[in-house]
Amino acid sequence: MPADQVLERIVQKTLLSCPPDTSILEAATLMAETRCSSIIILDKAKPIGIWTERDSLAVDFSEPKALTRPISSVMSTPVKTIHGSTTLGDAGMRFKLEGVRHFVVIDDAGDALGIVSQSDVILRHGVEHFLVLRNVRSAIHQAMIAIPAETGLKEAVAKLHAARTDAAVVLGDGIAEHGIVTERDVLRLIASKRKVPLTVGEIASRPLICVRHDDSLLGARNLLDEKGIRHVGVTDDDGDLIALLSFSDILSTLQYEYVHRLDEALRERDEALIRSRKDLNLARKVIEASLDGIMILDAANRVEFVNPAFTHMTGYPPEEIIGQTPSILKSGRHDEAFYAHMYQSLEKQDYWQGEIWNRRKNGEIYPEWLTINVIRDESGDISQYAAIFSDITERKKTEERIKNLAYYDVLTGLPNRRLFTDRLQLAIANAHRHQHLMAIMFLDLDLFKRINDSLGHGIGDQVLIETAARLGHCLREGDTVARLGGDEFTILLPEIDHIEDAAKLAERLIAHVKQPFIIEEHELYITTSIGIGVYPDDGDSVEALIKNADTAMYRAKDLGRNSFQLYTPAMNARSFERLSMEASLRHAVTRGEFKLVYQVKVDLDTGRMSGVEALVRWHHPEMGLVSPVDFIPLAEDMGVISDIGEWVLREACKQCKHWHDLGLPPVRIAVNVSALQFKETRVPEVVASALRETGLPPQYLELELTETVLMQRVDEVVVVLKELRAMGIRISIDDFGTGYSSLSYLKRMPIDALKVDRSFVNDIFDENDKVTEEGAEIVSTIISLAHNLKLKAIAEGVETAAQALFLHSKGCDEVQGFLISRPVSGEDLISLFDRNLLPEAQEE
Ligand SMILES: Nc1nc2c(ncn2[C@@H]2O[C@H](COP(=O)(O)O[C@H]3[C@@H](O)[C@H](n4cnc5c(=O)[nH]c(N)nc54)O[C@@H]3COP(=O)(O)O)[C@@H](O)[C@H]2O)c(=O)[nH]1
Repeated sequence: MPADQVLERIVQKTLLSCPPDTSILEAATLMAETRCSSIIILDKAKPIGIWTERDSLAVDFSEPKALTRPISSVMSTPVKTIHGSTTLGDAGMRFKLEGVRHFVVIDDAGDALGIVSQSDVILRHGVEHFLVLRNVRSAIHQAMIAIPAETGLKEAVAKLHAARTDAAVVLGDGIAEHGIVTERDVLRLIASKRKVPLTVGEIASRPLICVRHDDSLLGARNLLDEKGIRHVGVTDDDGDLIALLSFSDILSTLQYEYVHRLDEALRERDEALIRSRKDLNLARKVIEASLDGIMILDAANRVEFVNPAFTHMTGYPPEEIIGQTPSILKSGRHDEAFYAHMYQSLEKQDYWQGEIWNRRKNGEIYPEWLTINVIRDESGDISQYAAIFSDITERKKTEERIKNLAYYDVLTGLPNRRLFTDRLQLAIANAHRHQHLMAIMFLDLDLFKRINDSLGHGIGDQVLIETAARLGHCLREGDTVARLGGDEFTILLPEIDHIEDAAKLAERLIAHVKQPFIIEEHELYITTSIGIGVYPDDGDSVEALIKNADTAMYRAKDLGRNSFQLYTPAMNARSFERLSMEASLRHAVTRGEFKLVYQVKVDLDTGRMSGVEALVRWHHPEMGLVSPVDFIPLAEDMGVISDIGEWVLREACKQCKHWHDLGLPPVRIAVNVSALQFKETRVPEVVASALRETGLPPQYLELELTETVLMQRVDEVVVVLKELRAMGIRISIDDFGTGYSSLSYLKRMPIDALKVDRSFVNDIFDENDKVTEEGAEIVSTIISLAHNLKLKAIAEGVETAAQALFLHSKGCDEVQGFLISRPVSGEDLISLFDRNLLPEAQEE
């Protein structure tokens, strides 16, 4: 029978009871008639005492009035009670802990339901397997009381009482003559009201039923059951009576085992209790220390418990939230459907997890990651909800930052390529659906590299930031400006009515970018080239539109920069041209497709040739003559500029040496060196080898460098230039004024001349041949600057006599330009030696 069975199921419902004023005789009679070993004394249905067969031994038979005394005077009190819902397991423990053999079983009202004895409980614990393993001898713990049959009854009962035993052997002449007297016999005697016999032999039961000492206890118990008796004699191997075995002895043996097991169970229970207390303690500490907010709700959705983290996050202390519903935390950000879905999930899966916006006590709305678990009782009904949440404000911010990094350009804050293409994709779909035009623009800052190289990336970055802002100011809401990288920007116009709208915007953008940039102490003039692609004519996919706008932008650059171009299919042919040009350029040196032309420089004081500049030309077998403006940047991009530069240097030295060898007046030859070439190679070594190979004395070689060369790795450049100067090579700075070199750098550089860029020379006069204030000022300043630095000033791109005159008046030392001569072959140049080349002089 399981230990969780309750007492109500096994209780002896026929509770033998009597009121307190019942006489001992009446009580004994009741017990004898009903074969009950005890009687409960009830007062108004409440048990107040108990009287048992054992108590009957204390009755003084010699006292005539003994049996008429009220039972309440001899009963044992108080009566131990136990509730009917107590399990057999728990009842067993109570017997052990309280040291009694009977409990009155009561109901909720305290009324007696019946009585339960320890043996009732023990015997229901499945004892057969135990009894079969024990023999009768093992259950005997008490010496046998043997009383001769002729012993007086009063004396015999006193013996039983004194020995605290419930039975004794009444000795006969032989074993077959032995009998037994028990406390039940005494009770019956009291109940029979007959005259008290003189000797014990008169009430003894005979014969004494016996078992052998080595029989099993199970056999003995079955015999007791079968005969309806409570005692048997025990004989030894010789058949001699050696002891009395009572049902109580068997019970005691069982009890010993049972109690032993009970002790174990109690110990285990105590250990489990300690463990669970520890676990509880630990759980409490974990909950208290948890950084996650914890809120327990009852089945009616009222807050029962919150931990400190909850208070920390929401601002509500326990006393303000307990008893409330969690709706106090609602942010108002979620609609009814959201909560309906949450409750549905809790109902179906006992669980909900997700992101939710809640409101703190101070009104602030914040995001949480919330997990709710439903807790159900044994019958499956919802008893509580456990909500655990963490504040994910920081996580959201990080996600936002990551999103920004993924979709926005860090420097300018503009959308990046990814976001731009996403938006373009959408815009194309939209334009397709609604059948309207849309356009994209590809913008590239002109000569931006120069700013980076000469003024550094810090200034370059600020230019980009300012450019981004200017572009943004020109756009309408809904348009997107993005930075693809470097100095490349794109603009998306998701809906336009006419292509001209895009063209007008391009003009506005160009005008805005053209405004001077004031960055730190620098006043910078920057222009932009723009290519425009329109959907659907110029492409119906992201790739096609970007590619074609890019092509149009390159066309704008080719055509002089600072302008825009609408894409035309012919431009793609040009891109193709560029690709095939790249392929040819790789082989141009080895195939001998380059040649040099020479342009003279003239001394303004004497009118005579002061030097010659070598200029490279590429004779492409199919394309014809290709300008260096087209292929030098390409060669730089392709990484072949150093090869071309070396060839030019050798060829120029060879030509110059040739003129010398012809006996012409010795002339100095100037060779252009690209900034990239200067970076990639050890120029002094290349120069030394060219001079060595050709035999040209170093003083007849001049290198023309751009300002960009001066601005990169200044200290290294100074060393290299000094090396070249030490070799006797002359150094001049080409296109001076277009870069951003500073005076302090110039002073450190070992250079000989500044070449005024032809754009400044061109700006000296306006279209009406009037001197422009600004143009004249710039040229005069550069000439003065050169002279202040003890350098020669050379003006390039001189096309008119007026320009030459002006330059002479400002002290310019030399001029170069179509006025004197276009670049010519080495052979044709011979005619220009040793004569005055200035036009006025010619006229004279
Ligand atoms: N790294 C190298 N760069 C080179 C080399 N050869 C030339 N170049 C550079 O290419 C640019 C274009 O040169 P080019 O087409 O040869 O033009 C030169 C002249 O023809 C032109 N010029 C000369 N006088 C006038 C004039 O009166 N008007 C006018 N519109 N143009 C004129 O100027 C160019 C020479 O310029 P510069 O070198 O700045 O003195 C050019 O930047 C060349 O430097 C090479 O071998 N390597």
